[in-house]
Parts: sequence; structure tokens; C-alpha cells
Amino acid sequence: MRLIIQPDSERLAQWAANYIASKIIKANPTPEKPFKLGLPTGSSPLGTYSALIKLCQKGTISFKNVITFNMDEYVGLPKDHPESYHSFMWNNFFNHIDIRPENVHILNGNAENLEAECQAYEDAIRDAGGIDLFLGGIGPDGHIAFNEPGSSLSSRTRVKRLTTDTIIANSRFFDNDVNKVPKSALTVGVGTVMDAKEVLILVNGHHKARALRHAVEGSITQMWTISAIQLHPKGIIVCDEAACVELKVGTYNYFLDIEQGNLNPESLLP
Ligand SMILES: N[C@@H]1[C@@H](O)[C@H](O)[C@@H](COP(=O)(O)O)O[C@@H]1O
Repeated sequence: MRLIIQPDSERLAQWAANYIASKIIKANPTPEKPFKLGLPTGSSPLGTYSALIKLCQKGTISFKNVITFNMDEYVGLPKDHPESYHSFMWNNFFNHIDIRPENVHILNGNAENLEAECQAYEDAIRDAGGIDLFLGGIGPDGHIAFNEPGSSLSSRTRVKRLTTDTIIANSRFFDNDVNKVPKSALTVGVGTVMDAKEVLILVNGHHKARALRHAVEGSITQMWTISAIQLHPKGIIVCDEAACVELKVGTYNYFLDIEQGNLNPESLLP
């Protein structure tokens, strides 16, 4: 695993955006051979999305031949609700880049048959040839997508009931009223994310420090589902200083040290 430590959340976001851009450019995608990108919602990716929008508007990258698959969606929230993940993605990212709407995939939390919807999503990912790069964030309890503590590390896309912790954490988007937060969601599984060729996880802020410690220094366990990244051959976590406060000094120094010789992805951009 690589752990990229950045001074603050702005530089974390720029690093991640440059990394994603460099991968898209390197893949040189075409309509026949698109780049497949997995995407999260939440506050963690907002800076990365802004930086990617700027790179697209400058002409450094194009999303014309990029296919996206989002991680998750609430069950039962209307698609056009301001807090649906559909709204989030279009407002914060897709409306500002040159992506083709037919290349965007987001789970439908209002499907009549939710299980069939989840299976169709897995099939669509497989038919697209798998995901090249899955970008993600984590919850303070170390969950990835909506794979709450106790989720199988080989789980696939399915309906998941949200924990009280997540409902409380997400109530900030619903007038701080836990009763307004949907109680379940559709989510890709830990296994779905880990099947991607590369996984890039954004971790910023002091409130994620415990989760980062479990992800990097802890055992692989279903109670911290992000820890599954330890088994991924190309897993990267990019974090800010604030998220590092629970790491051992030795761990922190080691990851800074081994990254010294590595190229900053910015240098790979035209
Ligand atoms: N399903 C999402 C996750 O994908 C996200 O990583 C997490 C953290 O959100 P934030 O980035 O706002 O801290 O929130 C939700 O639970």
C-alpha cells in the first residue's frame, strides 16, 4: 500500500486530481476502450472534483471517453432530492465536465426490485471490463462506500442498512434531523471496490485519524472495512497531516521516507 501524506486537504485534493488525470491521459481512452472510473460522494472528494473540473476546463483532460460508476445511493430518496447522490454528483462534478450522460452510472435507490438493480450494476461493471481506478472516501468508522462495520470483505453490490453512527453523521445534510435520513442504501461491496485495478482513498481531517490508523496499522477486519485495502496490490491512501495524528511516528516517517523518490503526479501532466 502507498500512503501519500499531504500537508492539508487542498494539497491532498490536488494530488488526487493530478493522479487521476495522469491515469486517464496515460490510458488514452477511446469510445471502444474507455477509462472506467469509480466515484464516491461526501465532503472528502469535493476538492478533488473541483481540481478535476479545472483540469478539464483547461483542456488538460477530457472525460468524453470515461465511464463512471458511483459507489452508492440512498434507498427511497427521490432522484432529484437535493441530498440524493444523483444530485450531488451532477451538481458537484458531472455538470461541469465534458462527460457523456450515458456514460454515468449511479445506482437507482427507487428501483422496484432493489436486488435486481444491484445485480444489474455488478453486470454493468463486468460488461464494461471492470473498473480501472476506484476513488473513495471513508466514514469515521472506517466504512468504504456504505459498507458499514461488519460488512463482509468480499461483499458485492447490495442493499445495506445504515448504522446509527452513519445516520447521525449524515443528518448534517438533512437539517440535523436523524428522522429525515434514509435508513438504508444501495452500495457496491467491499469486493466490488477491491476488484478495481487501482483503489485511491481520500482521508482528511482529525475526525478520520482513528479510521486511518486502523486502515494502515490495524488488522484486516470486517469491523473497519477500509482495512481490506491492505490486500489490494495497488492501493493508495492519500491523507492530510490532520488525519495522521493517531499513526505511530515510525509509520508516519516510513511512508514519508519511501515516497521521497516518487514522482509527483503533477509532473506527468502536459
Ligand atoms: N457513503 C458515503 C461514503 O462513501 C463516504 O466516504 C462517507 C464519508 O463522508 P465524508 O467524505 O463527508 O466524510 O460518507 C458516506 O457514508
